[in-house]
Amino acid sequence: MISVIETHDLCKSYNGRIVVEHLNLSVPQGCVYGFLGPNGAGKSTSMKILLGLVHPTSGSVKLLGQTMNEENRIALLRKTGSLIESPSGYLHLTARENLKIIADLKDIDHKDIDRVLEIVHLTADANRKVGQYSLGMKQRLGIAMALLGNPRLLILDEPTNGLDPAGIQEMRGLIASMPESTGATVLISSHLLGEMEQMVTQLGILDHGKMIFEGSLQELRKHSRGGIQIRVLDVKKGIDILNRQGILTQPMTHHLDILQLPSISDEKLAELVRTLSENNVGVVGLTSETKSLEEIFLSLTQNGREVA
Ligand SMILES: Nc1ncnc2c1ncn2[C@@H]1O[C@H](COP(=O)(O)OP(=O)(O)OP(=O)(O)O)[C@@H](O)[C@H]1O
Repeated sequence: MISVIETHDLCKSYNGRIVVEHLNLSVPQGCVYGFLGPNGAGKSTSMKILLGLVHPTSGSVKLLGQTMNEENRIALLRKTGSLIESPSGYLHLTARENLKIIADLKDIDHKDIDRVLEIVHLTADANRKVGQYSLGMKQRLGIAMALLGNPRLLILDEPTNGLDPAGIQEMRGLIASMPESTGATVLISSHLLGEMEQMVTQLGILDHGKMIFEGSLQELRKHSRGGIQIRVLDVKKGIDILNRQGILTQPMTHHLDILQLPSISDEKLAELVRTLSENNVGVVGLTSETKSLEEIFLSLTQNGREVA
């Protein structure tokens, strides 16, 4: 797996207060990586460090395979597009005029403007003044600016901030298709897991400056298993056998034939069901509670524990 962004033990303190703590971020090439965390977790600060806008207190950043230093910083950032904080753009100019300014600043051929307008669905409105744009259109213009020059990496800080549900939906589709439509790897931050779920494949969850989970959405879902309920024909024998396996269980209050088990792995569950069947307990039903991703996220960030 090639990483497009790697940080090593990145730390940042402001006036002695740690806001990013030993951050080891690894963003695989070709993915949409969701950088999640509650307000104030340190997402923007980390992204600004990646873009050379803020100096880390310690640690290093590797972008596109190269450790960033004063010599290669500008060259690396030329291959990176970003949208940090609210969308920029001169309100009295059209989207096309704004894009021309950015293209000139970045020394990019004006031919690229039509391509990026097309990607963000602003071709029809390209000659309207940005002051007349909705927030969603301004956000899309911000992304078009970031896309100029076909960067290999896009860093987007809360691009869905302030958008209405339709705007969020549109932004999701746009970002999810980015690796395929532009070849870019995307790092996108948000404080809402629900918003990210449909557009990211990899996730990093930051809390109080620390990474508490990094992995795929599937890996995060592994933490979604809640308790398990097994309906059996012989309850007493079932309890005995489970206790002998080290599993404490008891019948549910209103369903005396259903045993309530704590959360266990799929492998352990399969083994228990086999043992119960071999001992003629008669397993006739099995249900497992699942926590929503939002619940997992909340329980992780409230406990602040590391699960990766
Ligand atoms: N220039 C600064 N000087 C002092 N403290 C700062 C500075 N920039 C950020 N901080 C503090 O660092 C912490 C992390 O802020 P940051 O903006 O990185 O969090 P965030 O995860 O992006 O939050 P949000 O989702 O609210 O944008 C906050 O407590 C913030 O007040």
